[in-house]
Amino acid sequence: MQFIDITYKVTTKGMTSSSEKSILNGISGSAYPGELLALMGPSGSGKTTLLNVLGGRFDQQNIGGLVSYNDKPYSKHLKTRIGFVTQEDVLFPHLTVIETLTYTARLRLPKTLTKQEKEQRAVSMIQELGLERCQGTMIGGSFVRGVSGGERKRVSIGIEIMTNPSLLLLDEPTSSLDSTTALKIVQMLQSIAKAGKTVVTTIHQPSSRLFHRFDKLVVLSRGSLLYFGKASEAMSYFSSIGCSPLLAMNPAEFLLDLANGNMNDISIPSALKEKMKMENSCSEIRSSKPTPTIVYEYLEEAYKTQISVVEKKKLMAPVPLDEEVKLMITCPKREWGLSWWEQYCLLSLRGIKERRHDYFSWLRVTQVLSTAIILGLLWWQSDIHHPKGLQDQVGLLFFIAVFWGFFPVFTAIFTFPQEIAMLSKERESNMYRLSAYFVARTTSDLPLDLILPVLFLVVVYFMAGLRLSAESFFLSVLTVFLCIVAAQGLGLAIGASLMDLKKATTLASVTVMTFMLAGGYFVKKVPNFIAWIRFMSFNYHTYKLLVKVQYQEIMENVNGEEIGSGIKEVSALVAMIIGYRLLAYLSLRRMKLHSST
Ligand SMILES: Nc1ncnc2c1ncn2[C@@H]1O[C@H](COP(=O)(O)OP(=O)(O)OP(=O)(O)O)[C@@H](O)[C@H]1O
Repeated sequence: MQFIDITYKVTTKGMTSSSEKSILNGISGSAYPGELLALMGPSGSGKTTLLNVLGGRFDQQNIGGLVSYNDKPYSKHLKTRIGFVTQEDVLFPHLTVIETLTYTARLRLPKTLTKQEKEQRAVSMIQELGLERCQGTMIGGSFVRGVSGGERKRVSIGIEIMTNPSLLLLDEPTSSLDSTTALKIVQMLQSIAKAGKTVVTTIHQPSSRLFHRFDKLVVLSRGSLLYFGKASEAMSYFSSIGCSPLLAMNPAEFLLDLANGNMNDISIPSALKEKMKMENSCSEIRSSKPTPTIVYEYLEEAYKTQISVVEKKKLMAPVPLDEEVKLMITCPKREWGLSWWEQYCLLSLRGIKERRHDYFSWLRVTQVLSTAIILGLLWWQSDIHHPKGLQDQVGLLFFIAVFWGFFPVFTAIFTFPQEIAMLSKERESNMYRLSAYFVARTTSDLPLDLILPVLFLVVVYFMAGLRLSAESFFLSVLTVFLCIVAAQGLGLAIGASLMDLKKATTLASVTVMTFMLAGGYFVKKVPNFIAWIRFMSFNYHTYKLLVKVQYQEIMENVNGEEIGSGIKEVSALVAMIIGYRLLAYLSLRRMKLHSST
């Protein structure tokens, strides 16, 4: 991989105007198979930005210069040959280490391998990563205790190297790890590079033991290049331009001091002294040290005149690649590791395993049961032959339509925004079809969604003395089930199209309230110009169906009224079930990848 004169600009929007901000200013360098390149620099110097540019993860229109992989520009097909480990580990907290790697192996490895061979690869990956002792432990997260930070990072690396990528990019893999664990991670990266891969990692503050393991180095400061070359030659380069440590120092610390413009314990070159003199003569405050700005300017200039021209010439020259390397970097056409159905089954199973703890939540069961009992007691054996009995019962039916239209919307809203980081990462590496994920994610919770309303209706139906016939009971359950699935659809669509929980819950509460008001109970005579809103309300259709199921016979026999079979309402609910889900799916398709990574 070579990168020449890379620039990256973003447009920042202020209160009144927008301005362009330059994040990278002409960065050049290279990393070849067998090499471990470290991107170093103080916080905010542009390391992560450069890494993302190199991984093809930013919009090409904001990037200037050229990044080439085996002399070719970035293309979508390259995705499968590049592994990207983000700074935050994006893993399912409730899956164990072995489960995480096995699912990845089964989804990512090619179809030509059998299930056993893929599982075997996951087991050997555990050995390679030295994770034998914690393979049965959950990954863990903010609310669950799990494996250690170093082990989690190794799992993230394992996921990326599973498919044997030619280029591995890592963002701060050692941040927040102790020095021994950090060393282990870097040793691992070194051995991956030695096996013929190209490895690029950003690193914040390496110890000297880590520093000596890097083959090449990019030192950045405020988006500009201060050094690119062999790590072992960095110190001699800086002393050749007059900057040497005045006492024994970790080379990484020395480089970071320079990149921060801090010249304490570092010799000041004569050119800088001249600049200082000029600055001191113009200012009233006399300083014995150069200001960071003149240090940056000096170092940028020195790099441009001393190395940049020679390095760029080298980069422009074609790279001789041996046959083995060429073979490794040819990009195979995208091919799924499993068929659609297998992906669906595996993703459903993984989803159920990940959510096994929430799946049968006693809190949810208690909430539904207690509401059912309270309703049952309030409407205890209601009698429709009593003057107010019928009105009371209709009120109960309306409440049921509202209750089962309310909760599913708010639980479904979380589905996609919560998994966006994972979805983005896995889709980026072509792990599965979006449709398989979507169907798996939206159907794996259905069994529970059916159990709860049945439980609810058993209690309410018989306590409140609703119409005693098996047919009416099952039709009521079916109606509530249709209502739940339609309401979930709305929640999924809102969540997927906004991908922001605050906005989504606000929109959902307004929508749900409107649907409830238009549900046919509070207001009967709605003006024509707004009457259409009723037909969009699942509460309205559910309520009408529940009323029909209870009183159809009475109304037809006693009043001679023709009230229809309910086909219209069922069709409206089915149309919502399909329509909202389609909207959610299309919103996910349109979603920009790595928006949250
Ligand atoms: N989309 C953006 N809009 C505005 N500024 C941005 C954007 N992306 C990055 N920056 C700015 O660019 C600079 C470089 O950011 P970057 O994340 O690459 O730094 P870094 O060297 O990786 O820092 P750290 O070590 O703290 O992660 C920072 O000042 C950051 O605020």
